[in-house]
Amino acid sequence: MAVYTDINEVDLKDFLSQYDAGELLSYKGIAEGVENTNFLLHTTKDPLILTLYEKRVDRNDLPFFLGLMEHLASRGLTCPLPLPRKDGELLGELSERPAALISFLEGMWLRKPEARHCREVGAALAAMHLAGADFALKRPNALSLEGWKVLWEKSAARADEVEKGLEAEIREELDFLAAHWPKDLPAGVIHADLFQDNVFFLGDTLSGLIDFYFACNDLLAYDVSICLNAWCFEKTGEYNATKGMALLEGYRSVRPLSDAELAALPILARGSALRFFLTRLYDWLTTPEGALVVKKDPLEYLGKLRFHRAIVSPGEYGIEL
Ligand SMILES: Nc1ncnc2c1ncn2[C@@H]1O[C@H](COP(=O)(O)OP(=O)(O)O)[C@@H](O)[C@H]1O
Ligand SMILES: N[C@@H](CCOP(=O)(O)O)C(=O)O
Repeated sequence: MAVYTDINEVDLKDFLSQYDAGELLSYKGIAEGVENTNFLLHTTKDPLILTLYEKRVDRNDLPFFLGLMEHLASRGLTCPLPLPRKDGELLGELSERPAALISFLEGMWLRKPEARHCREVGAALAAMHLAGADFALKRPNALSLEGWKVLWEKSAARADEVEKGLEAEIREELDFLAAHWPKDLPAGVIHADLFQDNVFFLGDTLSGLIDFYFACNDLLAYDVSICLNAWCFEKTGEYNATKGMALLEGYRSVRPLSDAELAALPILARGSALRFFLTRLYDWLTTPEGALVVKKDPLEYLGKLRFHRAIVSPGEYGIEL
């Protein structure tokens, strides 16, 4: 459960009075999510999501995230739209946390997506990449090679508690990725966390993307690799090439992938698997028992990393080369 910060109706009404959001009818905490505290608000106007930004979000990044949502929505992408305050600011403060109101998006996220859903996700990711091309603000990816090293140094000493031999394996992996990471591929604004819980569907139709709080500037094909990892493996750990093919076809139907991007997919997928392995490992080792958040399994991503390490040709992802 991710409600890290509590609020009360008196402070909330005061906060809402700074917006043209109607009168508060009710609010409730949202259990899902990992990073921030979210509440669903019902008012005399439209329903809204109230997000309180927690300690892992740098306040200086908030104009990028909120500005990006505004920008993408203005380019026709369905994503939450931040509601400006009466003074025009997108960001306020509640319970001593930076806070924003964003529009409520209808839909649900899929626990058991099929290949046709993966196709839609691929197409939506490519549409986001195109829509973000002229976004003026920049945010380097804090969770790329340098950030991975920093995270790893915080967990390395205890890694073998999770699996014997892990310390040496991950050290070698980091060295390999640092030596071979691609540099000259097309870059732009990426979502960087487009997992199932961040994509809403109404029936079988994709209805919108949420949670832009890891968005940044990085290689576009790296974002594709994040989606391959998040959407195209079965719970048993096997890669599903039919889903992979569908996701990549969906993407390429909107934005073609160059030969160089396709050739780089195995290494990018190793990097993105490592990225989620490292954040999960850190949380696994540091989140106190009883904390109101569901810890995600780092070993799921270790398995994916090992799968990509064994890939000989990107054709194995289900791509028609
Ligand atoms: N704009 C929105 N519309 C509808 N539901 C939302 C919206 N934003 C967040 N949610 C709900 O809140 C949950 C957590 O949001 P998310 O942004 O993923 O949090 P976190 O950044 O903490 O992971 C989502 O799974 C969804 O149920
Ligand atoms: N998607 C990440 C964790 C971040 O969670 P989210 O709720 O912000 O999508 C993972 O699975 O490790």
